[in-house]
Amino acid sequence: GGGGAGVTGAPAADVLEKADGATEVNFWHSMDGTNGETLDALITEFNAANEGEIEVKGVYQGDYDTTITKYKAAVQSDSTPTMVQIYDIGTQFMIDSGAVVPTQAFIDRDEYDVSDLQPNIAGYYSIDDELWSMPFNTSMPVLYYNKTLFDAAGLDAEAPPLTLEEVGAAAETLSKVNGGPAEFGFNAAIYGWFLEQEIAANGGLYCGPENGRAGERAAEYSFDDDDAVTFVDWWKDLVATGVAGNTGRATADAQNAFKTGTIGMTLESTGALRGMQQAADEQGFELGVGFYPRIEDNDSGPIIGGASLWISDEGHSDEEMEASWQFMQFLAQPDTQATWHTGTGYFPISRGALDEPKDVAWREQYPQFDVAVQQLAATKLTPATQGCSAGSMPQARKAAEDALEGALLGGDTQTELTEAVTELKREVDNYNNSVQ
Ligand SMILES: O=P(O)(O)OC[C@H](O)CO
Repeated sequence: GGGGAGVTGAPAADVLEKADGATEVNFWHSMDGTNGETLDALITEFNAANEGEIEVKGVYQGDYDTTITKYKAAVQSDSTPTMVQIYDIGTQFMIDSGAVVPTQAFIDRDEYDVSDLQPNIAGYYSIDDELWSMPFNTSMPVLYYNKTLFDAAGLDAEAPPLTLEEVGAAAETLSKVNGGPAEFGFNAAIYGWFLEQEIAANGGLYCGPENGRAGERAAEYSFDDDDAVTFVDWWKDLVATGVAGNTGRATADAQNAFKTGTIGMTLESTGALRGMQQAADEQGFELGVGFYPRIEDNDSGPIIGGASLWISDEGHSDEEMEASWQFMQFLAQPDTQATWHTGTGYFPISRGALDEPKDVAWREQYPQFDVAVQQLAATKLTPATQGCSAGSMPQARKAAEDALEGALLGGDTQTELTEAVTELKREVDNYNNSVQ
């Protein structure tokens, strides 16, 4: 498997050839809803342009957690798909899996020009100056707010709140329990990503040493610091006073609640923007997007999120890997990224995409599609804003979610978070021992 190997030498016996001679690329992904439709259209466009040569078969596998779980099983049973979309926090696991070929191998061989790739985004997926996977759907979390409700509550709809305190105050004014126009002033999914992001946005580390970014593997988690407690307590108070709703863990449920037009504010990925925009247009409310709120104004910022594309080499022919690389290049092109950005809300990974006429016109009509781009530009690249790189991050996110949920349902915040961190220590040690 991978490990910096060249791109040739895979067994030719496994070539998946269709009757017409086209090489088939089995591509697992986690895009559904509006984003799934946009991806399907791109796959169709690519297949039409490569008829008889390459046929990409996109297969939705469930959410990111489900896809990485299925991929782990596929590695065990030697049945990986040629290409797979894996979320940000699966990066270290994928490198360690030994089942993938680094994108850098193709880049070096073809002298592929990477200057169009947004450097912060490429930086997230580069380890020791090697780009392991091709960024595709890149995001940051933002604050979504209902401008129509802001107006009805007498709040300034053009000045979204920036700090937790300001979000809390606006939520109180908006909420029905205080005589406001919204069912709930605030509601967000119990999603560990939001805690990871809040810690980074205040300049803190999620794991140590140095978020696993200084050449040493992460050895412990630290998401029980003061900022984490402040954030969870803030959220907990809003729920306890009936100002915030609690739709549980599923991000789809929190999105759907906001889409009905009855929630003042929510936290979500910019990758949910197109779907949010469509819902707002249908429901007849005006959608606002602001920066992800932080405890105090500072020059840190959220972490790049989303997912990237990986090519498996175990059990795949050169033709299949080559076809995957072709498809990756198509997805990274400025015009494709403009379609992707405007069709979803994810950042374009291509710098040139923002100059494509289609993208320029779209942002003029919907300036909300520019907010995450500005937020990324305003974020200083530090170990904090690079986020925690650790093979056990998927488990850590789940543990953080358990703690967050426990606290929102009445548990003591510090106790919940510290217990999660303590229990994860074993998980971290096991992982690190297994890859030594
Ligand atoms: O919802 P996405 O695609 O922006 O991804 C959010 C997180 O980064 C996934 O780990």
